Amino acid sequence: MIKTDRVSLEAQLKQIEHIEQTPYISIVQKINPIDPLNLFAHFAHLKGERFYWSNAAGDLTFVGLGTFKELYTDSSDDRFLAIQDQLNQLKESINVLHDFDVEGVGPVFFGGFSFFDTPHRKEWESFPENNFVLAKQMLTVKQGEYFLTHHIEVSPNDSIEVLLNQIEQETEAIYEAGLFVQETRKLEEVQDQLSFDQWSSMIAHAIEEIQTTNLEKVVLAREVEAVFDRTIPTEDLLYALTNQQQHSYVFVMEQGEEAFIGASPERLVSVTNQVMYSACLAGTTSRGETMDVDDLLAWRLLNDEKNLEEHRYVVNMIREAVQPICTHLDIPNEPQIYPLKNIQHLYTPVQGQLKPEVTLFDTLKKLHPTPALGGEPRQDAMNFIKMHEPIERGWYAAPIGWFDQSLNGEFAVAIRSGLIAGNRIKLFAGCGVVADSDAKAEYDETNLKLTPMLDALGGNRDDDYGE
Ligand SMILES: C=C(O[C@H]1C=CC=C(C(=O)O)[C@@H]1O)C(=O)O
Ligand SMILES: [Mg+2]
Repeated sequence: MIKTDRVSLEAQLKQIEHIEQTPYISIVQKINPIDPLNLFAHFAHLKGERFYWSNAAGDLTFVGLGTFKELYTDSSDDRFLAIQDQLNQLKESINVLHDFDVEGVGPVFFGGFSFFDTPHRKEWESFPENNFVLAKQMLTVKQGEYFLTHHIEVSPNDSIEVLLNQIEQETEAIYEAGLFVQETRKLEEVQDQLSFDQWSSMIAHAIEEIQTTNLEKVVLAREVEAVFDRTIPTEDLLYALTNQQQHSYVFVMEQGEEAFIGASPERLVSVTNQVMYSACLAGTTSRGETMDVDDLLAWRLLNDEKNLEEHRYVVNMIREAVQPICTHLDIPNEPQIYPLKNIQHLYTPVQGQLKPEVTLFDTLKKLHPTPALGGEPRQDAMNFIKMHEPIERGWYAAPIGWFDQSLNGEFAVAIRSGLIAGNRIKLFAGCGVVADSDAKAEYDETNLKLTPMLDALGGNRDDDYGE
């Protein structure tokens, strides 16, 4: 089996003979299938410099290994456009040698933003307000085809033979990935950072503001920390999430000793050649144990005024945000059900044709945070969260995803997520509070939203903790 496509690589590398001042090259080969999870696990020695992304449709997966370049900006004025500017600068020095017409190969940047644009507390130290990585090597699995991108710094004296050998060695290392075996862990405790009484008074306060001020909806979150008897390997949790959570964006970003990981059902935005997709996801119930019960729960959700109201704020805001930047917009009038393993949501898909001058980053700026994560009006909700929610959101509920040099890409909202540090993981779950909210029902809803991560950790308990 030929593992390195020397002919294609050589043809790509020949181009650099004609290019001057080209410090970086992006070179791609089509490769034989390899399991992305095994690959991620195999490169455990690169912990802190790995990422993983798999889209909800299940037709695009990335595994990033090693950091070649990073985009970061401390401008809080306009961090979305600041990242776009940084990309435009860096792009000048990258020579893209391949000519595969495939989405997600070559220079792809993966990373995310924090929920607030202001610096955050210690536990999120490794995850700045925005951070994107261009990997040294990246596996792309696109609709069943496998590609390996290499990013290399070249100097004028490098011969094609030397570069070819380097790529060949890197490729061989990739194929050494064996079958990965999951470890077992014992859950020692789950610490709720808010008591039910504290939660209830926060919700009561929000309802009072909704009744007496401009605030109409605010999404409030809880944090619980699960402590295990040993270190939680990122790959273990990634493996479980991938197998347990269908129709979700599965993501991992490792930074230093920490990993931010989750399986989110919620797309914020995707842009491919100016075709834009977004999604309104808000309004929640559980799944039924039988089909009849499940259908009944779905029917009730579709007819429940409180959940419909929660949902409506999101649809209205997204419509208003994207209408001015689209030449065509399609948003159905009625929500449908988005079923997940333990939970079902109200869902309204959004599709639009972006005006020619509008970029993915313009859409991020307009959309983050939607009232599914922040509230309505946006600024009042953000102020309320900042003042009254006693957790540090960090990257929770913020955009996470990828983009390429042409500014195509996709971002999910980083919910159903957690921050791993050693043998501890902080988990986050929020819920949309409106005038009709009930503290106990919202609390139960957040427990439901914690279930996927706790199940994947092997740490869900039968008893209802925290009550
Ligand atoms: C904020 C979260 O969920 C949002 C997404 C879907 C449904 C939601 C809800 O019904 O409250 C939330 O707006 C979370 O999972 O942490
Ligand atoms: Mg809700």
